[in-house]
Amino acid sequence: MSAIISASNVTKTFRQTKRLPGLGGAMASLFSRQFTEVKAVADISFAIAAGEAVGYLGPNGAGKSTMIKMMTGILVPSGGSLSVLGCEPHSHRMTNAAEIGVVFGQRSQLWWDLPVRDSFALHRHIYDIPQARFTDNLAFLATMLAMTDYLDRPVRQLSLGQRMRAEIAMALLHDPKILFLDEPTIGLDVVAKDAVRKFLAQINRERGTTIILTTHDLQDIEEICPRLIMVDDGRLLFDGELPRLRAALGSRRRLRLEFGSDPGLISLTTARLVTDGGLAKHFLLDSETTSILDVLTELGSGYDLKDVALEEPAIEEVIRTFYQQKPNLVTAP
Ligand SMILES: Nc1ncnc2c1ncn2[C@@H]1O[C@H](COP(=O)(O)OP(=O)(O)OP(=O)(O)O)[C@@H](O)[C@H]1O
Repeated sequence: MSAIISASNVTKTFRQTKRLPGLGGAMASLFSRQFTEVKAVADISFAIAAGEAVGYLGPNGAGKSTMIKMMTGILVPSGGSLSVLGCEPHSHRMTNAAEIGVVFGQRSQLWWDLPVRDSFALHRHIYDIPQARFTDNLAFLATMLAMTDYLDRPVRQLSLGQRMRAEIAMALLHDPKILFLDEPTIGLDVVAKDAVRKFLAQINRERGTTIILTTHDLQDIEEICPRLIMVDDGRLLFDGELPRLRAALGSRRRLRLEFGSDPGLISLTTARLVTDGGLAKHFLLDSETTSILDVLTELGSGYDLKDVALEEPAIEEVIRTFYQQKPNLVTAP
């Protein structure tokens, strides 16, 4: 695999001012400041190939934004080596910027008082995009992201969903090879989220744009990113595909039993009842030790059983279990 992004033992340490409690502490820190060091990113290594779509996941404060900022050249690593499109991103900020697109869900890159179209025109000048390519890309993006109705409206008048689509379009106008997105669906309603996800999956698939995405919405990951990089406290905990994560953790499966008439409470030793919906009951079973047949044998034939289904745990449950257990699943890149 020839890597478009490679990180080797990357670290980032921040110095934070230590605040002593109370008013006295605040006064004291005016005269003598004390600092603590926070390792936002600790010894992270991975390699990403052109055309991949990777979800970068972790709880609040895990170091996701810091890593994105280093890959986009905004921050300099404190240690290790980082290469994006063959260059160290911070020292080659200008060349890096021409090849990447960046969307920060919480920070706009559009000009607030200008119509969307004018922000795009400024972007064309800054990135020196040839007119014909700009016109083609704008037509494509405006159609795909359903933006034609509001291209001439000032950004401040747009809804969050409209603005986010405009942010994504602007980040793609210069045909970047890599698109970095930091929480692109934050605050969007379900319809807007769906439109953004479908579009990102499409440009990854059809244009081969490499996507690196941080999000707290796990459906973003399920629909866009086959590969997950999971971090906590700055450290790498998992790098691989969702099925591997499911396989490593997912011995617990949900079994759904549906009855023609409510059998009342059912208590089994082979599976644990987790939700009782009367006619439909959900059980958890350990599929490493227990088969459906074991459960049905224990249940016996005295029930009006209509349907049996084994369900994969939802991605939310897999990720929650992962962060509770934090098993060592790291594979070297
Ligand atoms: N400029 C900074 N100066 C000092 N500390 C910082 C700075 N930026 C981030 N940190 C600290 O580094 C750690 C990682 O922060 P980061 O923003 O990368 O986390 P995150 O995973 O993106 O979190 P979230 O999901 O909440 O956005 C946190 O402890 C944060 O307080």
